Amino acid sequence: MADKTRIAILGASGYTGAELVRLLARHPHVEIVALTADRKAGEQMSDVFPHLVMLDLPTLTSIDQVDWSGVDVVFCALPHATTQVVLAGLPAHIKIVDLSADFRLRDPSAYEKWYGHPHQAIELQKEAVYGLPEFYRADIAKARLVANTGCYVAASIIPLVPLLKAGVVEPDPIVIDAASGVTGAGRGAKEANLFAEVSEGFHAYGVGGHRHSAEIDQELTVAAGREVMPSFTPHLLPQNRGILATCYVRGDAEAVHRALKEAYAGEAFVHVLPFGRTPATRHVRGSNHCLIGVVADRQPGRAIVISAIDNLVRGASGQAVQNMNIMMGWPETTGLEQLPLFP
Ligand SMILES: NC(=O)C1=CN([C@@H]2O[C@H](COP(=O)(O)OP(=O)(O)OC[C@H]3O[C@@H](n4cnc5c(N)ncnc54)[C@H](OP(=O)(O)O)[C@@H]3O)[C@@H](O)[C@H]2O)C=CC1
Ligand SMILES: CC(=O)N[C@@H](CCC(=O)OP(=O)(O)O)C(=O)O
Repeated sequence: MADKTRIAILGASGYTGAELVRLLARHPHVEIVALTADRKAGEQMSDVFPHLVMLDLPTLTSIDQVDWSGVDVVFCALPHATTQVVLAGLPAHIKIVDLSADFRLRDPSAYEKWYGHPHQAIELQKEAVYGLPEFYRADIAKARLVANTGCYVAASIIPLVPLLKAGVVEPDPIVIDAASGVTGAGRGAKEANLFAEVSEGFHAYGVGGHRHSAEIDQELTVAAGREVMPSFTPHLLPQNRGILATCYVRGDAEAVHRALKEAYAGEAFVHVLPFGRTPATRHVRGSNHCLIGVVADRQPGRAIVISAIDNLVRGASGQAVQNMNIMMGWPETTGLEQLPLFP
């Protein structure tokens, strides 16, 4: 291997790709050797993303122009479905952190049900490790392919998994109301994401059947040791970044708070606020941190647990760098030291 670990970012002209570049450009152990795009192949990164003009970066190319012999780690920030076909064709020496949903569901029939077509890389799926660092560190350290947790899913399961594991909340009912900034939908032009469709308003979408439900069910079921199927409703926020997940659970609120404090004691990126305090997306913007608040509901035996993350960092690219650090045996916080940007 070269002195520095050589990185290729597939889908570098997208939002999570650009965020990977922003983070990795200051990572001491890596150098970016390849950046790919589809429509924007052939363009300079500084033309596509002027906020990165101060960096000396490779030109965007198509994926088939990458020289894989000079690459050690791939970050894949491509749309789902395309991802599985591309990753199945990579040489075996390359470690992969995938940001898409393609390798997150362990059961291929669940993938087919939620994504509407059979999985194209089932053999590769079998070796994928689910990429929520605080829960699966030991497995991630040995993995060749890590399937980064989805953004809504990270915001939901970081607070809920320790509670189900500790048995301090009932597995049913659990209600998750989550709201995401518009960058969660990617940079590609879509009518639903036009300024006039998003600004000065707030709406739920994917009600009763968003595809992240499958991933949330999968991880909460593992944690509880029995089937868990919460109500999950995503909403679109008229802002760029951030996810706030408000989770309603049955359990003693102080016991919930204690269990979360205990679970995340010593974690660099998950912070449980003093009892009764609540987080906001503006308190995590641009950082890999997750803030969690616990409040007692008016009726005894019910608690409200709220988490805040930046969808592009903790929900995608920052978490991906955290996963790479674990895979490479580097301190988990390397390259992720930036504090939230406030206000
Ligand atoms: N945005 C978010 O908050 C999160 C996103 N994710 C996941 O991460 C992945 C990337 O998301 P995001 O950055 O938002 O997406 P974007 O739409 O912003 O970017 C997609 C990238 O993939 C490239 N691309 C699109 N189609 C193809 C193709 N057929 N062949 C090769 N390259 C292609 C695009 O190139 P070009 O622009 O040149 O056409 C672009 O670089 C997705 O799977 C997404 O679901 C996960 C968690 C959070
Ligand atoms: C605001 C918005 O549209 N968010 C996206 C989810 C974010 C995402 O990219 O999720 P995957 O990684 O699983 O693809 C959505 O609801 O589909």
